[in-house]
Formats: sequence, C-alpha cells, structure tokens
Amino acid sequence: MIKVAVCGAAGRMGQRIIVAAKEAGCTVSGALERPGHELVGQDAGLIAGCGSLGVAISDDLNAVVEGCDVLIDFTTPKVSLKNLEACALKKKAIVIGSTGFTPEERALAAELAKDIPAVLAPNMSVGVNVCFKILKDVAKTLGDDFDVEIVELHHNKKKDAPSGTAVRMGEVVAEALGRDYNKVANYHREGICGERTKEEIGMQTVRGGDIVGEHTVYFIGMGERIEISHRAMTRDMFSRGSVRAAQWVVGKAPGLYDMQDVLGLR
Ligand SMILES: NC(=O)C1=CN([C@@H]2O[C@H](COP(=O)(O)OP(=O)(O)OC[C@H]3O[C@@H](n4cnc5c(N)ncnc54)[C@H](O)[C@@H]3O)[C@@H](O)[C@H]2O)C=CC1
Ligand SMILES: O=C(O)C1=N[C@H](C(=O)O)C[C@H](O)C1
Repeated sequence: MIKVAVCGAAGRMGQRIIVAAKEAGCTVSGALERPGHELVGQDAGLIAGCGSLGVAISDDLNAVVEGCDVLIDFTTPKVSLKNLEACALKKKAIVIGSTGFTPEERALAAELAKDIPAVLAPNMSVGVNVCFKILKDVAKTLGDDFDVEIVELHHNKKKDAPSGTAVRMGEVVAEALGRDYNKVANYHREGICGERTKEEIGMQTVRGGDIVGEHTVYFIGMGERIEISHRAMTRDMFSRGSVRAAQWVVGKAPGLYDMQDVLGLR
C-alpha cells in the first residue's frame, strides 16, 4: 500500500484526489496547503468529504514529503517546482498536474527530475490522452490543407490560459505537421489583423460558470471540417488518473514521464 501525500489539499482538485486515493486503497499520509490557509490544522478527509483520515492539513512541506512515497501536486507551476525540488532532495516520487508552465519552467522540471521518478501531465484523464494520440494521426493524415483551430472552455475560477491541455493539443498537432508550436500559435485576433496564415494554429479561450473542462480541435478544410472534442463532466477522472499515475511512478527509474507513459499510449 503506497503512502500518498496531496499538495493543494483544500483546492478543487486536491479534495477529489484525497477521496480518490482513499478509494484506491492508498494510505493518505499527508495533506499540504499554503502557509496561512484557513484550513491548516483541519482533518483532510473531513474537508474532502470522505470521513476522518486522522491527517491534519499541514503547511510543513519537508515533513509532508518525508512521510510519503509520492506527492501528488495540483497547485501552480511555481509551487510545483518547489515541491519537485523538495522531493528530489528526499528521493521521493512526484505527480504534478498543475498547468501554466512556461517552456523554461518545463525545462527546469526535467532537470529537477533527473534523480527521481516524476509524472508531469496537463490532463490526467484517459479520454484526453487518447485524444492526444488521435490528433497526431489526424494531423499527419490531413497535412497542410486543413486549418487548425483549438477552442477550450473552463470555469470562471481558472487562473491560466489557454489550458495546459489545449497547449499540449497544439503542440501535438504542430509537431505532427512539422511546425514549431511556439512560433505558430496565435492567441489573439482583433481589428484588421489580416488573413489567416496557413501555418498558424488559433488558440481560443472561454471562461464561465462551473464548466469542468472542454476542448475541441477543429481541422477546417474547403467544404468540410473535422472536430475532435473532449468534454469533462466531473473532476473525478482527473483525480483517479493522478492516483493511477502515483501508483505507477513509485519505483520507476528517475526521469520525467507523462500520462502517455502511465497509460501505455506512447
Ligand atoms: N492535470 C490535470 O488533469 C488537471 C490539472 N488541473 C490544474 O491543477 C491546478 C489546480 O487546480 P484547482 O484545484 O482547480 O485549483 P484551486 O485553486 O482550487 O486549488 C489549488 C490549491 O493549491 C493551494 N496552494 C497554493 N499555494 C500553495 C503552496 N505553496 N503549498 C500548498 N498548497 C498551495 C491553494 O491554496 C489551493 O487550495 C491548476 O493548475 C489546474 O489547471 C486541474 C484539473 C485537472
Ligand atoms: O483548471 C482546470 O480546471 C483544468 N485544468 C487542466 C488544463 O489546464 O488543461 C485540465 C482540465 O481541463 C481542468
């Protein structure tokens, strides 16, 4: 039975991960929140709604990491990098679901994961990861004749845009088409902005209410279009995916993995 600690324990995802870890038969050994959070000291299981776990929400990163086999972290890139550093020092595994990493922060994560096994993935659901695989094939098959546009919808509390999943979808398509995502992504059109270029990948963001997460990639040709969509109806497949990743990553060789590795989709 692996010992799982959760960082961001009082957050939307953190609470669902505590429930999923308990349901999967893991020991929830620790729950971490930011110093000063009003729920520090409260029972993590009671806060998550799965009954008392006898584990108080803590703000002591080192103590929580020390007590676990693997830390599951859904917070922000800056916090995740700090957690990765703490796990590397104590030789513990880590699963990171935070999104909004810059390319430089992703490179730093890969560097920090040289000595420990780590999973970093913008989306832990099986469905989205299968979409990544399908998108590669569709983009390769259609080639340059179809314009690619990506639209994502999320709740009004989301802090990063576009979503990590939308960015990964753009990267997958760009790579399949032999383009550099960072050069072809177009995040903004306004005014007399000119005709669409053939290479660009349009990235559009919608925010509102309680939308869990929706992504559509449009391949738009002359007289026809293909739409590949994923709609999340609850957060539970993200939390179950993160626990699955935690069970998978403990004992793996050091390095940075993603959900394609966990799910055997590579
Ligand atoms: N990879 C995936 O499958 C998914 C990723 N996400 C990503 O997970 C992240 C969190 O999302 P939500 O749970 O909706 O956000 P949230 O804002 O509800 O939760 C984040 C929690 O982290 C805590 N936190 C902030 N700084 C901290 C620190 N220094 N130490 C410990 N805890 C700290 C906050 O107090 C908050 O409770 C976002 O980046 C989101 O995009 C969300 C859903 C699925
Ligand atoms: O913040 C969220 O809620 C979500 N974030 C992830 C992302 O940015 O891709 C995944 C999911 O869509 C929910």
